[in-house]
Amino acid sequence: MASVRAVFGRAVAAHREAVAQVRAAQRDLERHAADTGPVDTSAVEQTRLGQRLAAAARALIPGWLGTGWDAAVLELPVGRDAAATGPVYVPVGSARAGDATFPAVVPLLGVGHLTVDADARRPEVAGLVRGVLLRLLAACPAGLVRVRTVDGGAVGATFTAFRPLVEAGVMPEPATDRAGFRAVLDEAERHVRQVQQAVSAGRDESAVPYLLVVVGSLVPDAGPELARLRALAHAGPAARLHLVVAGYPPAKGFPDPEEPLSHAVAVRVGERGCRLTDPPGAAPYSAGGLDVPVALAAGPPEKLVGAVSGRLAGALRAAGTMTFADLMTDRRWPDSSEHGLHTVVGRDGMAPVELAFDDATPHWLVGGRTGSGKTVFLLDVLYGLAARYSPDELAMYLLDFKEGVSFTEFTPTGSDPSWIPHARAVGVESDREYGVAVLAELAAEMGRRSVAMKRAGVTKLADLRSTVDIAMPRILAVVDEFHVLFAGNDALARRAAALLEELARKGRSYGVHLVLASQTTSGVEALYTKTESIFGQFPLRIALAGATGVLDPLNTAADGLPIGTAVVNDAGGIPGHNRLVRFPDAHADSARLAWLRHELWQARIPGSAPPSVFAGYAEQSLAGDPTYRALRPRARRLALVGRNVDVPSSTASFALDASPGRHLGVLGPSPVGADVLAAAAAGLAPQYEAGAVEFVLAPLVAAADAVAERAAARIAAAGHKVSTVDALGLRETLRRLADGVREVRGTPTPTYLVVFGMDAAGGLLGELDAQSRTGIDDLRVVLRQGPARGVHLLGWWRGLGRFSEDVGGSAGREDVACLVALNVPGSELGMFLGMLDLDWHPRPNRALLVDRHEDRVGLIVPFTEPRPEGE
Ligand SMILES: Nc1ncnc2c1ncn2[C@@H]1O[C@H](COP(=O)(O)OP(=O)(O)OP(=O)(O)O)[C@@H](O)[C@H]1O
Repeated sequence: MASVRAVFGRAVAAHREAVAQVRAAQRDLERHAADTGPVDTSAVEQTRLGQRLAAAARALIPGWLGTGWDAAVLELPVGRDAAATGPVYVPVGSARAGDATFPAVVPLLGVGHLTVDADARRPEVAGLVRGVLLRLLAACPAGLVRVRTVDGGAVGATFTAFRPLVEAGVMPEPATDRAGFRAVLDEAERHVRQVQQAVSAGRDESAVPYLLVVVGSLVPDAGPELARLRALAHAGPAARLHLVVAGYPPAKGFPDPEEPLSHAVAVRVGERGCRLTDPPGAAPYSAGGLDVPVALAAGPPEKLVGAVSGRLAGALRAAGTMTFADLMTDRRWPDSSEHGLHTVVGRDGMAPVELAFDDATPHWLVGGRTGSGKTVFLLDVLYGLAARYSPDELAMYLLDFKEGVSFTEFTPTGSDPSWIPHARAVGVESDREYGVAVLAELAAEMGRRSVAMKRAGVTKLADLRSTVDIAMPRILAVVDEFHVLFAGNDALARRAAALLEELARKGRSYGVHLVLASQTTSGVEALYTKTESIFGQFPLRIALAGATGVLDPLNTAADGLPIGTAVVNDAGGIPGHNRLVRFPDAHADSARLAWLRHELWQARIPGSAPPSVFAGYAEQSLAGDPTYRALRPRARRLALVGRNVDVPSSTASFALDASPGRHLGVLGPSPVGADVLAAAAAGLAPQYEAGAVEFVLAPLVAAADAVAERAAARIAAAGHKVSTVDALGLRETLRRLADGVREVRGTPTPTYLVVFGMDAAGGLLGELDAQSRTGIDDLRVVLRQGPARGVHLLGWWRGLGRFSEDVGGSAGREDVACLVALNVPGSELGMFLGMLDLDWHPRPNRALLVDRHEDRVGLIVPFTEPRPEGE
């Protein structure tokens, strides 16, 4: 195309020469006014010059750019006559030199704008506008130009023939009123900013499609908008924005009507032909515009425009079928996240749509009914980002609250050891508590970042990263079905709302970005009602099929959306700011997905850890616990009871030290109680040197027999003495231990008394013995004095009432300070513990851990034992 520019330059020079010659000829004519003889020489020369101009101009407008409007035009191939780097010229009419006619061409894409001082209500101007638009659409490769049209004076009629392109989603309906015009200007301004940012970040701006705004006629009352139009004209060519404005300057009733648009060739329509001002740049037509009148070119017949638009729409639809590969980059991890995160999410018409997490759109809100492709859209975004930014630039926290497998592919699985190295924590079928733990972790990270920023004297991540050599990735937290966080309207919901609010408000500065997704209106409404003040922090709205509540109630753009499409709105969902985006089905290309995941995994920093994974449905066992597997003899012994519902899924344990009351009580009728107790006992065994501790197991209920037997075997394998007793044996053991701790009969060996179904011995322990002591008396001695002598009780009570009686009611509740509550109603437990605000709703595979001494209450996944077949 550079050679075309050179050709144009030569053509202009030739034109100037022609004009000079015409003037010289005119002077000759005047000087020899009396001479009636013909001036053949100059006429021939003019014709020759005209012919040269015609040849030069035609070279600038190959194929569709210069074609006539006969039926043969339909045979021309589309998308071949213009390049992404410009310049692209279009003819506006023809001029004469001598007997020759030559096209008057103006540079548009890559160079400047075009204005016509009459609007498209005049048929010849409408023809010009339609012709220019059709030429550019047909000449440019698919996706190179995005078009927005305005036609206030003719209610869009100027562009009616382009209807097939509107229906194909390639260009929206023309804006016909002031609000619509403003929305077009908003979009153009965003486009300019986006390109300016790309340029300042050193990215190749020619990858961004041109935005072409074509105004057939201005909207009435567009006074203040004209100043914006002029500013856009000024900034446009450097930012791939070009304007074709008919009816500019407006005749009257507008402020500063005469001020021309910068970088524009202005066409002045007159009685005897039109006049053109000089094009922008270094090659003017002459000293003051094109010196010869131009006859405006006839426009393409409406039928032809319709036929070509239909053909273009069909081709664009076919070529526009996106695959996952279209979202990827040629190279792995090319980008820096210093100023934000960008990724291509799909296409608007043929143009790739890039969305960002940056100062303008720090957080996104995504909605769509179930099955709308929400998961697929999120995967497109996450993989797109993971391919562009290294784990040093981007960290991901992925939370899903629904049943399903949305984010499992980011984690290692039994069949595939790879993971996405950006993923730090992944929650699948998460509990609300896990969600809150992740949000709290992110809030804590913001706190750490704020300290670093204060120290460096800056207020934004970008400034910190540009001043200090520090690895501080942007963090993206995706919360799918986030409304679950608010279910319950309880303390947890309030905490979730407060954390989300904090993250949304401050995240922009600290490089923490949120994507909240929901399939229900109520989900989105919950965010309004819970945290109304943060909604403004989510300017970017993405509405998929069936989305409600994501866009403004007056914005119906997402009604009837097909699967695979989304309305993207970066103005908080208000009408007039929509972009229709088609996104690919990541799952349809599972081989490429798997390949990408492996490639990213291979490229991870050696030794980097896989994400911590919380799978809500997964059971946890002692044997699979990393803390248990690493246990060695140690002084500070821990009873391991499960995994905390926290970000690292840490091991849930109690320190069994020498303080009174350091005993474990497992409460509730669930047979999981036996498992928890067995795990606690077996987990203590490796913490002692072989033979240094004794275990007495009392399986008093049938449900515990097999479990106790396996625990005994594990303890014995660790080299410790282990015995199994019945209820009578338990009574005897309690007497022995009570005597021992009272030093009635010497110091006892450290002993764990493990009672499965303590309540089953209730009657027996209540009986008086020969020394007028009951088993309960001995039990209480052991509870209070045992720990100092290395004696601890691990007990499972199936009923809270019996437990309460055994420890002596609320007076003795500190005597068994370590509790694991299973299916015990929260209200009863709260009453017993004197914690009236206790929030516990029993559910399968969960337990509540309470440490009275450490003031610790938390949700855990209790250890269960995989049951051998048939048990
Ligand atoms: N861009 C697309 N093109 C074609 N099919 C798609 C596209 N996106 C999603 N689908 C298909 O739509 C179906 C639903 O997708 P997806 O699982 O992402 O929906 P969802 O909204 O997350 O649903 P749910 O909330 O029930 O999990 C899938 O079968 C998927 O293959």
